Amino acid sequence: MDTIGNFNMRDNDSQEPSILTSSFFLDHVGEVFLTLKPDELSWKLMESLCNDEEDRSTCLGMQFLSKHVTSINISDVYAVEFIDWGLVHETLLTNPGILLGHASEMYRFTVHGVERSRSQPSLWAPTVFTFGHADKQICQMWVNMINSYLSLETDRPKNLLVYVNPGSGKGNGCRIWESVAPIFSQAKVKTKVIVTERAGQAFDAMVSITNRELNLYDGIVAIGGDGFFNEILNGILLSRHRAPYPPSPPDEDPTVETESDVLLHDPTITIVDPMVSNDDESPLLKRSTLDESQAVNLNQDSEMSFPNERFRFGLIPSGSTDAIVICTTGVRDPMTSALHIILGKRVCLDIAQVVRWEKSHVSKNKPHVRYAASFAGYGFYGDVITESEKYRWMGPKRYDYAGTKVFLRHRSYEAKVAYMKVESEKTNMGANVRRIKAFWGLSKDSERVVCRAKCDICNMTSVAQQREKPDPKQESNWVRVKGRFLSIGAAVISCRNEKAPDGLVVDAHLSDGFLHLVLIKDCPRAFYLWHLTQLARKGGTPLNFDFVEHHKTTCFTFTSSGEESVWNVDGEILQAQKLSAQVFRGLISLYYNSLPPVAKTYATICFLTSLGRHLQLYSPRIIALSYGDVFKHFQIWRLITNFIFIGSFSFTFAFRLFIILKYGVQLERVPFDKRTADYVWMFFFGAFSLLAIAAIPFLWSPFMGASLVFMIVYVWSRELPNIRINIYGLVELKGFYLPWTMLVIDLMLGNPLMPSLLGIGVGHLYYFLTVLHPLAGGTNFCKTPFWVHKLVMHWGQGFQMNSPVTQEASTGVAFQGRSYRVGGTSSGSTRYPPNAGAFSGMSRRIRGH
Ligand SMILES: Nc1ncnc2c1ncn2[C@@H]1O[C@H](COP(=O)(O)OP(=O)(O)OP(=O)(O)O)[C@@H](O)[C@H]1O
Repeated sequence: MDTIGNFNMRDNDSQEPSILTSSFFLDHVGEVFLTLKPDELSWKLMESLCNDEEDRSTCLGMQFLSKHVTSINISDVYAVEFIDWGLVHETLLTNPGILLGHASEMYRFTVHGVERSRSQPSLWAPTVFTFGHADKQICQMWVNMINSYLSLETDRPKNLLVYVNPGSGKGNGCRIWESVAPIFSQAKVKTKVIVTERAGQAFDAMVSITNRELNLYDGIVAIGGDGFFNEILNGILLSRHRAPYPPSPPDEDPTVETESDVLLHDPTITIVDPMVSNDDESPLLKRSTLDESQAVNLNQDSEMSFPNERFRFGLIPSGSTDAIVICTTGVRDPMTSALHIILGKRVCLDIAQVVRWEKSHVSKNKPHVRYAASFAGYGFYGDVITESEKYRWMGPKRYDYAGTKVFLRHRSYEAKVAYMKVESEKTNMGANVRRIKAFWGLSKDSERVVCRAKCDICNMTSVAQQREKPDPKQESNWVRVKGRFLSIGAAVISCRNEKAPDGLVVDAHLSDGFLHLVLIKDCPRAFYLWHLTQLARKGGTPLNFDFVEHHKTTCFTFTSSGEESVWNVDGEILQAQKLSAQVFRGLISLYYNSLPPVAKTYATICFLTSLGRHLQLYSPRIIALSYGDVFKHFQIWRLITNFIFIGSFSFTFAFRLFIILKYGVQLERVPFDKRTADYVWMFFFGAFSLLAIAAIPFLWSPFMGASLVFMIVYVWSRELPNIRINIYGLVELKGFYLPWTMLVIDLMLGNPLMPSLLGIGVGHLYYFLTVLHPLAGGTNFCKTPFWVHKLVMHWGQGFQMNSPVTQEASTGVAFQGRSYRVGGTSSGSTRYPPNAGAFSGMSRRIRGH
């Protein structure tokens, strides 16, 4: 075999940058020309399969790999391994007329990746390619190279805690885990697996596990149904999520007579935005809200709070309904979910906090908190779950049987519901949102757009919602409904499942920040049946009835009067005569393969530019910033290329690349989450400003990439000032001081300070114009232009919607430094953290007295 094994920066055919090319034998295919780029592994068959020059993928009626380029993205590869000497088979029909191919022995390596089904792209399966070569070292070099690119996929889990419910669904939790476990080992993901022996075991374990122990894992995976996931979710959140109780109408505030008021009135309590803080300084969720057994973890080491950027949840379906999995991956398939977890980045999920208020000897209303990731329903939904528990032995069929029984009973319940009025997306959206929506072709019938990761509707809704935060203190913001209801449901997600293919509420999106309240008033049985049949039909209109009310809201309260049903919270029973609920937008992250594209692309381009320089493929002089050449010789590219060279291969280069991969990625994930256009604009703004500065002769520098990188550090330090960082294992400090610490290190190492100072200056200008000035009541002069949105849309990566800084935006803590005081004197500057609904509820109670 002719080994090329050379390094090229250009592939002759594609004219795109490539890194490594060589010829190999691909098992069951034949001799291929393999090319490795940082983001892709591709190969081309060396010989024609049927002596046919055209692009054909079939021959004699049999399906073959096309002789044209076939490829797999590195982001879809989860393992590569050297497998030593062995057989590599040629394909049948390599030579026409020879029906049986033969096998040759050689050294081999395998690439394990993900293959998407052509007919159903959300269905994923593992795939493996075996490449053979006579030279062992060449195989090993390829393995090392692919591994080094895989190591750039920094967010893949390395260590997971796995809980298996052996009894979920048809009782095959263990078998399902056994079927997916090998791919975790192949991907070198360590797993600690616990098979539960009783209901509630996972909940107890989550409550009692210390944060230190939990922090050893990148996430927790449940093998089970929605109910089991709910158990784990509650175990984690009940002891770690700090938030006040849901707001309620002024005359029905159940919290006013609770012990918690003592705490909430204490003006010395400092609240820290849980989004950005690792500190446990905000014990808003009182110990009293937990059982004694649940509270054990509260005062332990407390670096874990929610929302949490790092820690993720995974769910591999083996339950009876599996609505959460269907709504997130799009398919109820354990292997697909496992592959999402292994390759995984994240998708944010809204979580509802449901509080039951019960009378106790200590106070009139004692709260009991539960969290729900998919649904909370009363009446029909509660009765079905109660009834179905009696027939658990039937497996998933129990829901059909119990559903029929409950339907025939046709019970309705007297209740009062009050929900916070939130203007509908359609009527309330601003001109900009409307324009973008029209631009996307979503102006008509947007409700029927099925939610998936990077969902535009979620973002648009959230923008609309951010602009309209009704004050829960004002009576006029509450709508009250009283009467007899067959059911009351609050959907956090659409709850699609096999029985309701479009879900209970088709336009409930994964992270839209809404509870979708569905009130079904008492009606004749035949009408209710009609509603249920619409639910069961794809494209049905179950909400299109006079007796059905659908309201998007952020919180609601419920009081039953008379005969009572129970609440069904993610498939678990909760008895409540009085209940209030609110939603927390994007409170948890689920493993989902969506990459933060901007920082990764910038890091890759910088790496390739320096590699090209290292291989002496070009001279740095032709990419440097020189206004003379730009204007006299129209060498426009210099305006861009000077930003992509961040140094020759050296410690300084590695450090700058590390900054982009760590702080750039984190910035994109947290404050710029779902704001890809804003993030791209930040880079453009920095580049334009630095180009303007470079026009001043003594501030000119041939390469301004270092300043752009420092700008990332500065903006990161303002957006995430509370994150603790460790400098070379010597000093631990808060993120706010990072740029200044780096400046001191530069000074000590004798590096020039000018690039860093320019980066700080431009970073501050950006932060001032986009955050500080608008927050002080000024106009945002630096809004992301529409052409950047268009650019991001054409790029097809990331989230294409802007969410401008508002009083409630997630950058609040950054504005104030690090924290703010409830009831403190500096009310003028008090801003609310992202889950502002919750915190506004909090301040309402404080001022209410
Ligand atoms: N070892 C066990 N034995 C019995 N019950 C268990 C065990 N482990 C967990 N459970 C309980 O089983 C209940 C249901 O589990 P799960 O949600 O996995 O299945 P399901 O109800 O069939 O599916 P779905 O919730 O999707 O309808 C949960 O409430 C959980 O607490």
